[in-house]
Amino acid sequence: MMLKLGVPSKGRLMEKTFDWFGERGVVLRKSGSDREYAGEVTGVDGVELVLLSAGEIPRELAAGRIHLGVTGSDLVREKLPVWDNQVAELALMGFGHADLILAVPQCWVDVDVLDDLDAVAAAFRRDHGFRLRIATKYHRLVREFLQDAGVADYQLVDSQGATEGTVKNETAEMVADITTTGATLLANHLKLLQDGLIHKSQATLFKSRIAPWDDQTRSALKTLQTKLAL
Ligand SMILES: Nc1ncnc2c1ncn2[C@@H]1O[C@H](COP(=O)(O)OP(=O)(O)OP(=O)(O)O)[C@@H](O)[C@H]1O
Ligand SMILES: O=P(O)(O)OC[C@H]1O[C@H](OP(=O)(O)OP(=O)(O)O)[C@H](O)[C@@H]1O
Repeated sequence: MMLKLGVPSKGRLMEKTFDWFGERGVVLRKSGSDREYAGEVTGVDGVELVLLSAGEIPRELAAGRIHLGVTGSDLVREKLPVWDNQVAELALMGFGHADLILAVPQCWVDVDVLDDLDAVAAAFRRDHGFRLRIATKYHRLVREFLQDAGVADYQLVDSQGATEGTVKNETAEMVADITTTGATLLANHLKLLQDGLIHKSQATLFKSRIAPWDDQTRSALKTLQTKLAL
């Protein structure tokens, strides 16, 4: 059996993943036309390239349909309930950095840390008759973080994109989203909670603990690990 390596199929994550492997002597490339999601690997035998959406790679690893996969550590933690039972981290790849954070409107001058938020959330519920709304696509990570922080009076509203806009649009009071430069938060008059860093994400090479590892795939992994100096 071939070792299946899942890699993001487009954008910066794909390009930087190709660069990262290329610098280590493993050449990944898209075959066929630009729009065709087929790929090839040279520089190591027994490895097949599978081009997938970054968001689907955690599920494919957990289902054992790919042996290795590159995606953001945030997506693996969000999408897999007990992620470290299902996958193992082989390498932090040093790109795709993004911080998953909690942010509130800049005009909330009394709210700078989670303790302040707890007080405001309780008051909000009393005053409005519903719980303060946090827009996010990272439901699991936000719930776990706020539970550990002892904040309970809130509700999550799902936002799959343009999350920072939900406050202006009055569909949420605050957001939990990823930020890199902070420009989007600033442009939408939001500020970070000082202790509101939920996860520091970066592109990571994961190994599936579920995939069917046979002699051939184990041997391909060994060769790959030597080449990649893991
Ligand atoms: N500035 C950024 N904006 C969005 N994602 C970023 C950024 N920087 C790093 N990332 C990371 O990229 C990954 C998301 O990539 P991408 O949006 O391609 O995934 P996807 O959900 O599969 O997208 P799509 O559904 O459009 O294919 C996450 O791990 C995220 O942390
Ligand atoms: O801190 P910054 O450098 O401003 O980057 C952060 C923004 O980038 C991402 O959005 P993206 O443009 O990928 O679109 P999305 O909101 O549809 O996910 C993310 O969701 C933030 O909105």
